[in-house]
Amino acid sequence: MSARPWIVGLTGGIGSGKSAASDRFGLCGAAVVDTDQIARQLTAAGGAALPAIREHFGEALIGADGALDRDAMRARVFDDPAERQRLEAILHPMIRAEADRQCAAADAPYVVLVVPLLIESGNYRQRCDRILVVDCDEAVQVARVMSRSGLARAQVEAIMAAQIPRAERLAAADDVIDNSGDLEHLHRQVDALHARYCDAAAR
Ligand SMILES: CC(C)(COP(=O)(O)OP(=O)(O)OC[C@H]1O[C@@H](n2cnc3c(N)ncnc32)[C@H](O)[C@@H]1O)[C@@H](O)C(=O)NCCC(=O)NCCS
Ligand SMILES: Nc1ncnc2c1ncn2[C@@H]1O[C@H](COP(=O)(O)OP(=O)(O)OP(=O)(O)O)[C@@H](O)[C@H]1O
Repeated sequence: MSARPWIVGLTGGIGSGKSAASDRFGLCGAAVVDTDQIARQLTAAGGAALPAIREHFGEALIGADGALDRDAMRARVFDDPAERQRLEAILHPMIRAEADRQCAAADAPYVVLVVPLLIESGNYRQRCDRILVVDCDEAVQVARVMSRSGLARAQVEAIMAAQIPRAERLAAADDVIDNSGDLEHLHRQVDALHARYCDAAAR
């Protein structure tokens, strides 16, 4: 265990394949810290972020099961930047604290820190030894998200509009995974990067 692990920041637009890539890094033996998963834990029934969300957004955003109503919140924040900032102001400091805790507790050659807004927020960049972008055509992103979640095209496009443009994300990358092919193509790229990252982390 190390208090200052070697960290790869993994990012990409919605549906680009961050989870598919980080699952493979996990299988290879990296520790995976996923800020989307942390956000879900914070907003599950009994989650630490719910009191502040209830206070700022009202009871209507909490479902009958006591968890955040994700459909209602998605509709609210991706149509309204000010509302999105209010939600982020509640969640991002809590996500960051838990991500730091998990990184420090990691027991692996290195950590893959999955952050959808890695480039946008600037909060995590200085913690990362390397920035890895998972990339594919925007049309492929939209199609994959629609078929995974049943969201309408306009909803996916509204989320993409809240994210940095593809070219700017790619310009910030040290490494890029091209996820426009099949999963085997993705896995081969992850396996090659894993070998490089193990070497770099051991130096
Ligand atoms: C609005 C919420 C409830 C919608 O939930 P939903 O289940 O539809 O999405 P999920 O959490 O699985 O996120 C899926 C993807 O949406 C995109 N996304 C999520 N939050 C944001 C955001 N604030 N800005 C831009 N894109 C975002 C990312 O690509 C993410 O990978 C949820 O996304 C949320 O709580 N967002 C705020 C927290 C946040 O900023 N998370 C990003 C990780 S730091
Ligand atoms: N190379 C691929 N070939 C086919 N399907 C893929 C490929 N990569 C990912 N997918 C599928 O596309 C969808 C989006 O992938 P994934 O969930 O990994 O993306 P993500 O970037 O984590 O998404 P989000 O931004 O919503 O968290 C999933 O249903 C996944 O199974």
